[in-house]
Amino acid sequence: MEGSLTARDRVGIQDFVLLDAYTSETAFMDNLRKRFNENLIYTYIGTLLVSVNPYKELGIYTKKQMDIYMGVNFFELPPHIFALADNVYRTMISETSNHFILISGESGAGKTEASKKVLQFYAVCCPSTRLLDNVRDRLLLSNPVLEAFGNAKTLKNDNSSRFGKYMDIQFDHQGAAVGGHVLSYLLEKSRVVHQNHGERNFHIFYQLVEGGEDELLRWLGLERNCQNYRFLIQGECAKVSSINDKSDWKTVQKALIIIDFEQFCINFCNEKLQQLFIQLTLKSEQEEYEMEGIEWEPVPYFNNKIICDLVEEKHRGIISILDEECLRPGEATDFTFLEKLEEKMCGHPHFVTHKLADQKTRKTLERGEFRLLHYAGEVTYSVAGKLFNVATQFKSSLAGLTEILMTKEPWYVRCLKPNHCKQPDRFDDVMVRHQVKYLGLMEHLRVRRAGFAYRRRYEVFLKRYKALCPDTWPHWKGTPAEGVQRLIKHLGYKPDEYKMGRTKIFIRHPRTLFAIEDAFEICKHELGKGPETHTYNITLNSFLTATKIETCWRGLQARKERERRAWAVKVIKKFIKGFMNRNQPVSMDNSEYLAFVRQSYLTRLKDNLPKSVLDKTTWLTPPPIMQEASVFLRKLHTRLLLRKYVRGISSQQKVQLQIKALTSDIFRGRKENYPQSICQPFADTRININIKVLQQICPEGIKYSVPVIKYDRNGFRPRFRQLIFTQAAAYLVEEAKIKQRVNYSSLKGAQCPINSKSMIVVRFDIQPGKEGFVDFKSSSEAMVYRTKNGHLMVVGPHNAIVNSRDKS
Ligand SMILES: Nc1ncnc2c1ncn2[C@@H]1O[C@H](COP(=O)(O)OP(=O)(O)OP(=O)(O)O)[C@@H](O)[C@H]1O
Repeated sequence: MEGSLTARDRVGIQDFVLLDAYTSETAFMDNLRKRFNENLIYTYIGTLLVSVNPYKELGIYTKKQMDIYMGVNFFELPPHIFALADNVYRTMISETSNHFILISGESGAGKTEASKKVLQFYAVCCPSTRLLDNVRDRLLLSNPVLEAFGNAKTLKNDNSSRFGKYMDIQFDHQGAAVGGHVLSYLLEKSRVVHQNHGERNFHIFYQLVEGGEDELLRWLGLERNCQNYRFLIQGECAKVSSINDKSDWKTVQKALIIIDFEQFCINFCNEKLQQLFIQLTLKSEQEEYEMEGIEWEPVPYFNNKIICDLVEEKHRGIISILDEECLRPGEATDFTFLEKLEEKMCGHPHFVTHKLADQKTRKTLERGEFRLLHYAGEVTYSVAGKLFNVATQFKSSLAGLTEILMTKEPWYVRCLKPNHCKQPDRFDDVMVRHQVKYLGLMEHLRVRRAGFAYRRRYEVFLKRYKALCPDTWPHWKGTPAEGVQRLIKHLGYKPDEYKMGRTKIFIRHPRTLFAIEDAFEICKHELGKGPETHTYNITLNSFLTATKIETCWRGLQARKERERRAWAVKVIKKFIKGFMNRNQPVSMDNSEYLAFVRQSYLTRLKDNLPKSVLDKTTWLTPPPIMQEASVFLRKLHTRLLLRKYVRGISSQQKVQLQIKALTSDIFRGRKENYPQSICQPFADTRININIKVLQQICPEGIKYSVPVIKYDRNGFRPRFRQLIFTQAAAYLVEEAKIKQRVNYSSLKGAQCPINSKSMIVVRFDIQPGKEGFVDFKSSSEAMVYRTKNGHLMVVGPHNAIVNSRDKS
């Protein structure tokens, strides 16, 4: 609203509600014209949007414009169809309620364009899905088909819509479009059998005859000549220079692949919609008053229910009488119908016929006519040919539509056609004034203004005008409501000029508001002028400067926020698209998403790597695109762990490992309980081999310190028996290997007699007084076992034993 206030002196006013002479059609027209001449085609009446067809591109529907209007308060920016679309959408999301946008206006006024702009806005600004694109394409592509079947050449318009369109988009609770449909209603079916002079039947018939393939025509039993069909030539204009039926047939066919108002009825529809419009507008006004605790004052407005009843009331309305007349036995003619109407409607203030009219009116009416006084003006109808034969059907389809609309929150776009010639920069006063009238714009304005023209939250009102009262300025310590009360008392508002609600102040007349606006402007100008200003003025000046800076700062923040949101929407859209295409080959659609997946996997992997080479289970499951990389990384990491491990082991551990490896060669798969021994380290405290013996065998000492195997002095403990045996055997096999480098002469005098060419027997003390023997034998395969005579047989590598024996 502040936007409207500051702009009112520039190009008219942006909201008719603030028009002081709100009952004056001339003032209304002046404002509309003034703005139209400056290419400002949109003006509000509260939340209703009035749009005047510019018949030229204005560059106001770009993506940039969409971004500007996205998420911004309705009244903060100049009026626009995007502002309305955005507000509807945001209200729907926040209140989880159903809404409808009623776009009305005469043929060529810009309804289709407006609906396309709304769809485009949603397509760009709502969370996008493939489904939404599908919904939008279907809704947009349905146009050629709808036009072929529902549009016809009339005297007014070569491409006039002879039906109403109801487009529905369904959103899920997060605001994403999930479906939609198009309903047509009030199709002018009578046109199929009758066309006035200069008019045609529906386009589709001519398209089919002119453009249909030979085979199709043959199959349908048709000839390629419209002149052969009476229903196509009644208006004597089957060929129209501005229409290319042949190529239109192609367009319709293509669109079909993709997608798999009688004047009486039109006026009746307008009448019903007007009724709905007034009811809903009044309802929302009343609700706001109730919410604010303000007493509801009856709003004087013209209720067109009387006209709706006149047409549709059961048993008594025009449509019922028509039905009865058609069904009754005996001869029913156009004139018997008129007589019935005269009999039943006699005295009705909105119905008149030649017979019922006063002398003056009678002159303007033929005998076969009746006149209805619609809310938008008088219309005369002819009963000839009973043009009302589909009225009942119209009535029920309208009732269905009204029912749908009554369950939703209304928003209105009223489209105006500025001239008949479809020319830019031409504003035909008479024509626009007529539309303003029959679209009920003055009526709507009256309803909006019947109560209070302006309402504002206390905080906002006080913040703007507090400088006008010394008590509230520069800071008001009390509640905003008290501050506003003090302020308006200081300004001298009369009690009937305003009402204090729970959260808002309601101001009855715009002039009251404009007075305070003007005072504010003067105050700024006068008091902030020169260095000689007194303290109050200086402080005011700094206050105004601060306000200006704050406004700029807020604007900047709002712009940043908008940009941030737009960016977020883009990123989220891309992310969702990427997610949906994550298993596809890399493409524009998923490359960023896949990069994100890669990065996120690597980051998580970094923090969850296995810490030990023995840990074979810890490894994050990779996403499909990282499978190969994961295998490679795992190998690399295992190698690193191994290297670290190897570098870290002591020489003792190394010996253990070597022996373990050797043990494995010997026992793996041969001894049942070998696996259990693997993780048990060889302990040199368990076995106590008499080192002396071994030293005798191995004078080099240190080399032979390998078998530092000691039997426990207490003998083998049963549970370690196997282990110890394994361990001892492994050492001894190692010993057998070492022997290849031993000069066997050094064994002379040792207690290790050699009793066979192929075997060496070593005797050693298990413990004092108890001896043991190990037999060494050569073979290609290493093994250790206990022989029948209780010796430990160590079968060593071939060379070791042979060499030893040879050397001996
Ligand atoms: N906002 C706009 N900006 C520029 N041109 C417009 C705009 N709105 C309408 N027009 C022009 O006016 C023409 C008629 O508009 P449109 O088809 O939307 O009218 P309509 O009200 O849907 O008519 P009908 O009831 O016959 O379907 C458009 O083809 C376009 O050239």
